[in-house]
Amino acid sequence: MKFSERLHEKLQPIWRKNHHHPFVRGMADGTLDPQKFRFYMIQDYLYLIGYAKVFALGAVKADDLETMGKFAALLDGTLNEEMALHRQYAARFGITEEELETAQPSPITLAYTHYMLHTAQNGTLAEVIAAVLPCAWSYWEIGKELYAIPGAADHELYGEWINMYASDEFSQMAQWCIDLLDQHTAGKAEAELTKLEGIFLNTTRFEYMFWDMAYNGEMWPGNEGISKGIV
Ligand SMILES: Cc1ncc(CN)c(N)n1
Repeated sequence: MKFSERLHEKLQPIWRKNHHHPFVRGMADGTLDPQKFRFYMIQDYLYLIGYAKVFALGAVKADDLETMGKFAALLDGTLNEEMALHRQYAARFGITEEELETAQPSPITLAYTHYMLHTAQNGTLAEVIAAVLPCAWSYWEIGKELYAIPGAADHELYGEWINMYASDEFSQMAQWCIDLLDQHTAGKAEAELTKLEGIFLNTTRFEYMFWDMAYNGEMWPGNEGISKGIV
Protein backbone atom coordinates (compact mmCIF):
# COMPACT_ATOMS: atom_id res chain seq x y z
CA MET A 1 0.00 0.00 0.00
CA LYS A 2 1.29 3.46 -0.88
CA PHE A 3 1.91 5.79 2.07
CA SER A 4 -0.71 8.26 0.76
CA GLU A 5 -3.30 5.43 0.71
CA ARG A 6 -2.46 4.58 4.31
CA LEU A 7 -2.91 8.24 5.33
CA HIS A 8 -6.15 8.60 3.42
CA GLU A 9 -7.63 5.47 4.96
CA LYS A 10 -6.49 6.19 8.50
CA LEU A 11 -7.56 9.83 8.59
CA GLN A 12 -10.94 9.50 6.88
CA PRO A 13 -12.91 10.23 10.10
CA ILE A 14 -11.19 13.63 10.54
CA TRP A 15 -11.46 14.39 6.84
CA ARG A 16 -15.21 13.75 6.91
CA LYS A 17 -15.49 16.25 9.78
CA ASN A 18 -14.03 18.93 7.48
CA HIS A 19 -16.61 18.14 4.81
CA HIS A 20 -19.43 18.33 7.37
CA HIS A 21 -18.28 21.55 9.00
CA PRO A 22 -21.05 24.22 8.89
CA PHE A 23 -18.71 26.62 7.06
CA VAL A 24 -18.22 24.10 4.24
CA ARG A 25 -21.91 23.08 4.24
CA GLY A 26 -22.84 26.77 4.09
CA MET A 27 -20.74 27.21 0.92
CA ALA A 28 -22.29 24.04 -0.46
CA ASP A 29 -25.88 25.27 -0.15
CA GLY A 30 -25.11 28.99 -0.47
CA THR A 31 -26.40 29.88 3.02
CA LEU A 32 -23.05 30.85 4.57
CA ASP A 33 -23.14 34.34 6.09
CA PRO A 34 -21.00 36.55 3.76
CA GLN A 35 -19.42 38.20 6.84
CA LYS A 36 -18.03 34.82 7.89
CA PHE A 37 -16.63 34.35 4.39
CA ARG A 38 -15.10 37.84 4.52
CA PHE A 39 -13.36 37.00 7.79
CA TYR A 40 -12.16 33.68 6.33
CA MET A 41 -10.78 35.39 3.19
CA ILE A 42 -8.63 37.76 5.24
CA GLN A 43 -7.30 34.98 7.47
CA ASP A 44 -6.78 32.67 4.51
CA TYR A 45 -4.78 35.36 2.73
CA LEU A 46 -2.44 35.58 5.72
CA TYR A 47 -2.34 31.79 5.87
CA LEU A 48 -1.37 31.58 2.18
CA ILE A 49 1.60 33.89 2.73
CA GLY A 50 3.01 31.31 5.17
CA TYR A 51 1.95 28.40 2.95
CA ALA A 52 3.79 29.95 -0.03
CA LYS A 53 6.96 30.19 2.09
CA VAL A 54 6.70 26.46 2.84
CA PHE A 55 6.85 25.81 -0.92
CA ALA A 56 9.94 28.02 -1.07
CA LEU A 57 11.49 25.83 1.64
CA GLY A 58 10.52 22.77 -0.42
CA ALA A 59 12.64 24.17 -3.27
CA VAL A 60 15.54 24.68 -0.84
CA LYS A 61 15.30 21.10 0.44
CA ALA A 62 14.81 19.44 -2.97
CA ASP A 63 17.86 17.74 -4.40
CA ASP A 64 17.00 17.71 -8.07
CA LEU A 65 16.19 20.54 -10.47
CA GLU A 66 12.87 19.09 -11.57
CA THR A 67 11.51 19.03 -7.99
CA MET A 68 12.96 22.50 -7.32
CA GLY A 69 11.20 23.80 -10.42
CA LYS A 70 7.92 22.26 -9.36
CA PHE A 71 8.08 23.85 -5.90
CA ALA A 72 8.90 27.17 -7.58
CA ALA A 73 5.79 26.73 -9.75
CA LEU A 74 3.68 25.96 -6.66
CA LEU A 75 5.03 29.08 -4.96
CA ASP A 76 4.17 31.14 -8.06
CA GLY A 77 0.70 29.52 -8.34
CA THR A 78 -0.06 30.32 -4.70
CA LEU A 79 1.09 33.95 -4.88
CA ASN A 80 -0.29 34.77 -8.29
CA GLU A 81 -3.30 32.52 -8.85
CA GLU A 82 -4.73 31.32 -5.56
CA MET A 83 -4.09 34.62 -3.78
CA ALA A 84 -5.37 36.53 -6.84
CA LEU A 85 -8.75 34.97 -6.13
CA HIS A 86 -8.55 36.26 -2.57
CA ARG A 87 -7.61 39.74 -3.84
CA GLN A 88 -10.67 39.68 -6.12
CA TYR A 89 -12.91 38.68 -3.23
CA ALA A 90 -11.31 41.36 -1.05
CA ALA A 91 -12.09 43.98 -3.70
CA ARG A 92 -15.72 42.85 -3.66
CA PHE A 93 -15.76 43.37 0.10
CA GLY A 94 -14.05 46.77 -0.21
CA ILE A 95 -10.78 45.57 1.39
CA THR A 96 -7.53 46.92 -0.08
CA GLU A 97 -4.42 44.77 -0.66
CA GLU A 98 -2.56 46.76 1.98
CA GLU A 99 -5.33 46.08 4.51
CA LEU A 100 -5.15 42.40 3.62
CA GLU A 101 -1.42 42.13 4.14
CA THR A 102 -1.41 44.11 7.36
CA ALA A 103 -4.41 42.39 8.95
CA GLN A 104 -3.72 40.56 12.21
CA PRO A 105 -3.52 36.77 12.07
CA SER A 106 -5.90 34.97 14.41
CA PRO A 107 -4.37 32.58 16.99
CA ILE A 108 -5.22 29.59 14.75
CA THR A 109 -3.80 31.21 11.60
CA LEU A 110 -0.62 32.00 13.48
CA ALA A 111 -0.34 28.56 15.07
CA TYR A 112 -1.05 26.74 11.80
CA THR A 113 1.39 28.74 9.65
CA HIS A 114 4.09 28.65 12.30
CA TYR A 115 3.72 24.89 12.72
CA MET A 116 4.12 24.36 8.96
CA LEU A 117 7.08 26.72 8.74
CA HIS A 118 8.79 25.20 11.78
CA THR A 119 8.34 21.70 10.35
CA ALA A 120 9.57 22.76 6.92
CA GLN A 121 12.59 24.63 8.27
CA ASN A 122 13.73 21.81 10.52
CA GLY A 123 12.60 18.70 8.67
CA THR A 124 13.34 16.59 5.62
CA LEU A 125 11.74 17.09 2.22
CA ALA A 126 9.23 14.32 3.09
CA GLU A 127 8.30 16.29 6.24
CA VAL A 128 7.76 19.45 4.18
CA ILE A 129 5.33 17.57 1.95
CA ALA A 130 3.59 15.84 4.86
CA ALA A 131 2.95 19.29 6.37
CA VAL A 132 1.43 20.87 3.22
CA LEU A 133 -0.34 17.87 1.75
CA PRO A 134 -3.53 18.01 3.90
CA CYS A 135 -3.99 21.64 2.76
CA ALA A 136 -3.81 20.80 -0.92
CA TRP A 137 -5.54 17.43 -0.73
CA SER A 138 -8.44 18.39 1.54
CA TYR A 139 -9.26 21.54 -0.48
CA TRP A 140 -9.22 19.51 -3.68
CA GLU A 141 -11.62 16.94 -2.15
CA ILE A 142 -13.92 19.65 -0.79
CA GLY A 143 -13.80 21.54 -4.11
CA LYS A 144 -14.75 18.38 -6.04
CA GLU A 145 -17.56 17.53 -3.64
CA LEU A 146 -19.08 21.03 -3.76
CA TYR A 147 -18.66 21.26 -7.54
CA ALA A 148 -20.79 18.11 -7.93
CA ILE A 149 -23.73 19.78 -6.14
CA PRO A 150 -26.06 21.20 -8.83
CA GLY A 151 -25.85 25.00 -8.91
CA ALA A 152 -23.16 25.31 -6.19
CA ALA A 153 -20.39 26.31 -8.62
CA ASP A 154 -22.63 29.05 -10.06
CA HIS A 155 -23.31 30.70 -6.71
CA GLU A 156 -22.79 34.45 -6.91
CA LEU A 157 -20.34 34.59 -3.99
CA TYR A 158 -19.05 31.06 -3.36
CA GLY A 159 -19.02 29.80 -6.98
CA GLU A 160 -15.55 31.13 -7.80
CA TRP A 161 -14.09 29.56 -4.68
CA ILE A 162 -15.59 26.19 -5.64
CA ASN A 163 -14.40 26.47 -9.25
CA MET A 164 -10.85 27.28 -8.14
CA TYR A 165 -10.49 24.27 -5.83
CA ALA A 166 -12.25 21.85 -8.19
CA SER A 167 -10.09 22.99 -11.15
CA ASP A 168 -7.73 20.71 -13.09
CA GLU A 169 -4.78 22.94 -12.15
CA PHE A 170 -5.49 22.57 -8.45
CA SER A 171 -6.07 18.82 -8.73
CA GLN A 172 -2.78 18.39 -10.61
CA MET A 173 -0.84 20.22 -7.93
CA ALA A 174 -2.47 18.14 -5.16
CA GLN A 175 -1.73 14.94 -7.11
CA TRP A 176 1.88 15.99 -7.61
CA CYS A 177 2.28 16.45 -3.83
CA ILE A 178 0.71 13.02 -3.21
CA ASP A 179 3.03 11.35 -5.74
CA LEU A 180 6.10 13.12 -4.34
CA LEU A 181 5.28 11.96 -0.82
CA ASP A 182 4.84 8.38 -2.07
CA GLN A 183 8.15 8.60 -3.89
CA HIS A 184 9.96 9.85 -0.78
CA THR A 185 8.42 7.30 1.58
CA ALA A 186 8.76 4.11 -0.48
CA GLY A 187 10.76 1.58 1.52
CA LYS A 188 11.24 3.91 4.52
CA ALA A 189 11.42 2.58 8.11
CA GLU A 190 8.22 2.49 10.16
CA ALA A 191 9.60 5.02 12.67
CA GLU A 192 10.00 7.60 9.91
CA LEU A 193 6.54 6.87 8.50
CA THR A 194 4.98 7.26 11.96
CA LYS A 195 6.64 10.66 12.33
CA LEU A 196 5.31 11.75 8.93
CA GLU A 197 1.87 10.46 9.83
CA GLY A 198 1.96 12.62 12.97
CA ILE A 199 2.79 15.74 10.92
CA PHE A 200 0.05 14.96 8.42
CA LEU A 201 -2.39 14.40 11.29
CA ASN A 202 -1.50 17.74 12.88
CA THR A 203 -2.07 19.80 9.75
CA THR A 204 -5.26 17.83 9.06
CA ARG A 205 -6.46 18.85 12.53
CA PHE A 206 -5.43 22.44 11.85
CA GLU A 207 -7.57 22.37 8.70
CA TYR A 208 -10.62 21.60 10.83
CA MET A 209 -9.68 24.24 13.37
CA PHE A 210 -9.28 26.79 10.59
CA TRP A 211 -12.87 26.21 9.38
CA ASP A 212 -14.05 26.50 12.95
CA MET A 213 -12.06 29.69 13.57
CA ALA A 214 -13.54 31.21 10.38
CA TYR A 215 -17.09 30.17 11.22
CA ASN A 216 -16.89 31.59 14.74
CA GLY A 217 -14.80 34.67 13.86
CA GLU A 218 -12.28 33.66 16.54
CA MET A 219 -9.68 36.31 17.30
CA TRP A 220 -7.49 37.13 20.26
CA PRO A 221 -9.31 37.73 23.54
CA GLY A 222 -10.22 41.42 23.72
CA ASN A 223 -10.29 41.79 19.92
CA GLU A 224 -13.99 41.16 19.43
CA GLY A 225 -14.30 43.98 16.86
CA ILE A 226 -11.83 42.17 14.64
CA SER A 227 -13.64 38.87 15.13
CA LYS A 228 -16.63 40.44 13.41
CA GLY A 229 -14.50 41.01 10.31
CA ILE A 230 -13.63 44.66 10.97
CA VAL A 231 -9.90 44.76 10.33
C1 LIG B 1 -6.44 26.93 5.51
C2 LIG B 1 -6.21 26.54 4.09
N1 LIG B 1 -5.82 25.28 3.78
C3 LIG B 1 -5.59 24.97 2.46
C4 LIG B 1 -5.75 25.88 1.47
C5 LIG B 1 -5.52 25.47 0.02
N2 LIG B 1 -4.29 25.98 -0.44
C6 LIG B 1 -6.13 27.14 1.81
N3 LIG B 1 -6.34 28.10 0.88
N4 LIG B 1 -6.40 27.49 3.13
